[in-house]
Amino acid sequence: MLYIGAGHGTFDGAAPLAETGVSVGAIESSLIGGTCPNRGCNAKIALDEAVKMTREAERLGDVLQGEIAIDWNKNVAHKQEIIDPLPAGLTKRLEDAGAKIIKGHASFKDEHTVLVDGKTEVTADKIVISTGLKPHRLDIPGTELAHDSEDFMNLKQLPKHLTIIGSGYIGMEFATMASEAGADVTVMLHSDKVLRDFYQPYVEKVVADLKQRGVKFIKNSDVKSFEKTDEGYQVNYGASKLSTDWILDATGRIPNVDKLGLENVGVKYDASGVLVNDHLQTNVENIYAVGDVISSDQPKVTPAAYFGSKYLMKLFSGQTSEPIKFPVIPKVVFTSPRIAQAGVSVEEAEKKGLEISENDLANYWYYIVDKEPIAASKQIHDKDGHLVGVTEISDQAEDAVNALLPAIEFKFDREQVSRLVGLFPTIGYAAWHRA
Ligand SMILES: Cc1cc2nc3c(=O)[nH]c(=O)nc-3n(C[C@H](O)[C@H](O)[C@H](O)COP(=O)(O)OP(=O)(O)OC[C@H]3O[C@@H](n4cnc5c(N)ncnc54)[C@H](O)[C@@H]3O)c2cc1C
Ligand SMILES: NC(=O)c1ccc[n+]([C@@H]2O[C@H](COP(=O)([O-])OP(=O)(O)OC[C@H]3O[C@@H](n4cnc5c(N)ncnc54)[C@H](O)[C@@H]3O)[C@@H](O)[C@H]2O)c1
Repeated sequence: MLYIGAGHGTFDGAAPLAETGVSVGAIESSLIGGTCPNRGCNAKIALDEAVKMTREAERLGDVLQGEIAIDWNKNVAHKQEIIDPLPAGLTKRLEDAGAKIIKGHASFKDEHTVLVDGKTEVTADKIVISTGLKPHRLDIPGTELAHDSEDFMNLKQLPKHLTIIGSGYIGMEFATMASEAGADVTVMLHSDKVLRDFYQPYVEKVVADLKQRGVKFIKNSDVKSFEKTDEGYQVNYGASKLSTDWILDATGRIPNVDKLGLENVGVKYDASGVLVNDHLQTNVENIYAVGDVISSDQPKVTPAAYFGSKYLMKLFSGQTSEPIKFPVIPKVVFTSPRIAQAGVSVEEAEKKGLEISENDLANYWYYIVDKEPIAASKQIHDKDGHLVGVTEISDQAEDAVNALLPAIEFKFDREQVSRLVGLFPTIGYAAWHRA
């Protein structure tokens, strides 16, 4: 079994697969572990820790004495200390399991042969495309003057003024971090919607809070070009211009399918990724695809890559021949407060006429402990009383939604939920209490 790429789509399943005795190889052109540990989730959450602390300190007011502020340079050093050991740890995990790691860029020569760096041939019965996404770059004059999320997380010095193009996950998480660390931030929207995949009344609360903290939002910005100036940079948009010190292009991520030689084997793909069937198999029988690179209606997040990788492990080791059935894949945007969601969304529930219960959590005693001003959730039940969805906005929304996942995935009814009594006092208890 040969995997191309060594991110979550690969290592979560490849290591246990190798342990079953199957011969496993993985070709990786960059850091083992891929995006999530090295330049995505783990890196971002390490930087965010200080943001979470300053926000909590702000809320607790004079309970805490002394000024608390983020030292950006030290925060980046902290992040680096956390993530530096990850590639070696994951390499060891794969190699200890018996997998072989090959460093280099892979491209298909034929259905069973991959060329590493255009030279060395590696052959395999089955090949898995697990190459993830790469940053989309605006096709406008001066695009090379903008940076991506990885560049931002490696900045030794925080720019005085930061312009972020795009208001999706990266745009909003990075606007939160940069603003809290002291940068003057402008977010330029493509349309008039921020975080279009999340419940808009909650998104509006996050935006209102950021605005109050000085973050500027420019709707329907129609960004036309970037220019270098004597003082820094200029963003030309609509009929206006904006001076800035640094530009983050956060306009999305696109499938890593170019320079992969897919044309040599005829694997089909579209703008959102490699086309696969319900066994994660491409149109070429022995070639599979997994993780962010697949065209799928699942969110392009680590839990989906992890589950796909585990599924392929079971398929390739003969533990299943069933089609993949994704569980409820939760999603969260790590703004402050966060918005987390799992199962049926509020919008879907409204359309289907399901029961939606609303909780004003800012008045719930556990959220009062750390004085959260913005905290609310909506829980959705089907007509038989099963919890089928939850959306929460709060500083602990990810933990509240995680706590409720089993009920949503396994369709617990109210009687079953009533038997789940969590540790007290915790956010999990608070979430179950209302389920
Ligand atoms: C800034 C940022 C923050 C994120 N935060 C979160 C978060 O908080 N929570 C969450 O769930 N998700 C988050 N994500 C998404 C998450 O990182 C991805 O869903 C996850 O990494 C997908 O794993 P993957 O294995 O499919 O792809 P990747 O991790 O991208 O791995 C693909 C690998 O393939 C390699 N590769 C590509 N082409 C070739 C080739 N031709 N030859 C050899 N190797 C190749 C790449 O170098 C890469 O290492 C974040 C993403 C970003 C960018
Ligand atoms: N917490 C998380 O799970 C997390 C965090 C970060 C990233 N990610 C993943 O990383 C990927 C990329 O994130 P992202 O934020 O770059 O993508 P995204 O798709 O979430 O957001 C892209 C944004 O760019 C905007 N845009 C597109 N073209 C534009 C233009 N010409 N001008 C202005 N705005 C424009 C879009 O309207 C959208 O708001 C996603 O797949 C996401 O799942 C996940």
